[in-house]
Amino acid sequence: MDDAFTLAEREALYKAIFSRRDVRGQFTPDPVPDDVLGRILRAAHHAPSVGFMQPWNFLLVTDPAVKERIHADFATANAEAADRFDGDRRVLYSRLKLEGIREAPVNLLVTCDRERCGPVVLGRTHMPTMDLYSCVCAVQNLWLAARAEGVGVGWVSILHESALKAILGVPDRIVPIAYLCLGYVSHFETTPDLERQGWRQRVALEELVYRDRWGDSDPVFGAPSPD
Ligand SMILES: Cc1cc2c(cc1C)N(C[C@H](O)[C@H](O)[C@H](O)COP(=O)(O)O)c1[nH]c(=O)[nH]c(=O)c1N2
Repeated sequence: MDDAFTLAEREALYKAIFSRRDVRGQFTPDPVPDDVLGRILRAAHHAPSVGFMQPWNFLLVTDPAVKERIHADFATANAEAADRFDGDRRVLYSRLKLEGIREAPVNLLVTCDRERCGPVVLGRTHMPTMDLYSCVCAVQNLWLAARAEGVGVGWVSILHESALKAILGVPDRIVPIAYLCLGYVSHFETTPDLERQGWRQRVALEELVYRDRWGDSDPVFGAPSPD
């Protein structure tokens, strides 16, 4: 096979996957050059999409005044979110840094135009949410390409969708998918922030893999851990 990955290429791909992090706190102010941003957006644009719909748009946000307004909505939403947790969880939640909106030199809203290809779309006839999931694939491509470029990405979803749309002038029919903070970083952590801060651990893969019937553990990947 001529187009097989070399070992080094395979390792590079897995390195991007396993060392990608959600970045909130270690952005540097260094600008992200347009050519770098262009490569990252191009990677996003080459994501798979239902019926090749390519339902995404990419709205770059760099004006500090606009970021400030988004951050103000985050602060309101985050206070509401904290109220949903009780006791120790609430205390821990309130200590977490969950966004880097103002520090990240570039913010980016990835959106979904649900009407881009008219009412009937190949592959979406029976599962209408597939256009939304396609946009999430674009986000993941972007996230991995950014990691390879040394650019950190943080996803902020503690926002009111209506405020986001009003601040950024997003038309009614367009759905916000991901509000992302991008920038160079001082370092990438080796484990998720939420894991290090004691919020939640990574689940063992064998608990998640079934074969043939929901809940039936897989003889290979679902074998119980030796301990
Ligand atoms: C759809 C969605 C939405 C959010 C996130 C992710 C995704 C996929 N994550 C990041 C999330 O906390 C993080 O991915 C996990 O904790 C795992 O960490 P790593 O991404 O592996 O570093 C996230 N993080 C954060 O600090 N504030 C947020 O609002 C969100 N929202």
